[in-house]
Amino acid sequence: MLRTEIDRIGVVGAGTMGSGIAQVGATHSYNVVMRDLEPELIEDGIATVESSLERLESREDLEESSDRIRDRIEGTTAIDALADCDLVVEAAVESLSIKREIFADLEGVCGEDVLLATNTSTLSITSIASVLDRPERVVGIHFMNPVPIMDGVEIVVGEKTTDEVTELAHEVARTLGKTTWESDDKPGFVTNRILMPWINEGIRVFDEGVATRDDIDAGMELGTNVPMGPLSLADHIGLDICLHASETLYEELGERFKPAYLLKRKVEAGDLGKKTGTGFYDYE
Ligand SMILES: NC(=O)c1ccc[n+]([C@@H]2O[C@H](COP(=O)([O-])OP(=O)(O)OC[C@H]3O[C@@H](n4cnc5c(N)ncnc54)[C@H](O)[C@@H]3O)[C@@H](O)[C@H]2O)c1
Repeated sequence: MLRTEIDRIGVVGAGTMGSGIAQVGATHSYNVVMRDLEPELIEDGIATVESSLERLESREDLEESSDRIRDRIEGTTAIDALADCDLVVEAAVESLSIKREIFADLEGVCGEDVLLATNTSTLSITSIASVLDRPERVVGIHFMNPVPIMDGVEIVVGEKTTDEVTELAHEVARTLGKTTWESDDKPGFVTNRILMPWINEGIRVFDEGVATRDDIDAGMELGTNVPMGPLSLADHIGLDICLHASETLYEELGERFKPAYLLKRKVEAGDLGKKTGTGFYDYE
């Protein structure tokens, strides 16, 4: 039987996504236990949550005080602290070996009836779950960045994931105020499978001099009604993240997913987009 009464959510990883998931969980009245490897990483994650909540509070976008929401989040470096959680979402680094180790640890620590989710962008749910005795309770709950702002969540169904687990994943995401869609466990799922070639083509179009950077983004924004063109979106996501996702798709699906040469060169130069101050655009 799957545990469907959820009060305490475990989050593995206190980085960009983990801290966002913790914030959204606490905002929707869940108690959250957020685990990372070092106390400083937890402190950084909590600081990110605090400043985001304060911003929302100043805009009167919160239904309770930011302090009260923040107090529902407990930070820890101990995997055992996840033992009381009713559901766990893993949002650690995008590495199959690390995720497999984390899920093996979670299987040892969490109750047998607890749903275990991964926030992976491109890795196979089935491969991650393959190291477990009970892979049927593993599902993808793929939040979008920034988690507190983005309305959508992709639910990814592994080869062994049961219908009950999939349904609970949709339901929990909905209680977090999100709208869900579902994807089979095929490389890149729906979003990254379509998004990454689009971004790479935008970069190739720029590299080949078809149009200027601004005209490529304007063309796509005004011509297809997307909120951000491919070059500004790549900068926003992080060029290293785009490259990593594109390489996984290329390995799995072949030539048509080959990363753009200029994407690789910019990552090698350390120009990763907004987070480093330079990508296709310069940032203050
Ligand atoms: N950033 C995005 O735009 C985005 C969007 C959707 C999904 N994702 C996915 O979410 C996951 C996390 O991405 P991120 O951008 O938050 O990465 P990040 O680098 O910001 O954070 C990852 C965190 O995981 C921690 N970590 C590593 N091993 C750990 C372990 N064994 N136990 C606990 N914590 C551990 C790291 O110390 C780090 O703090 C990845 O799988 C990524 O593909 C990212």
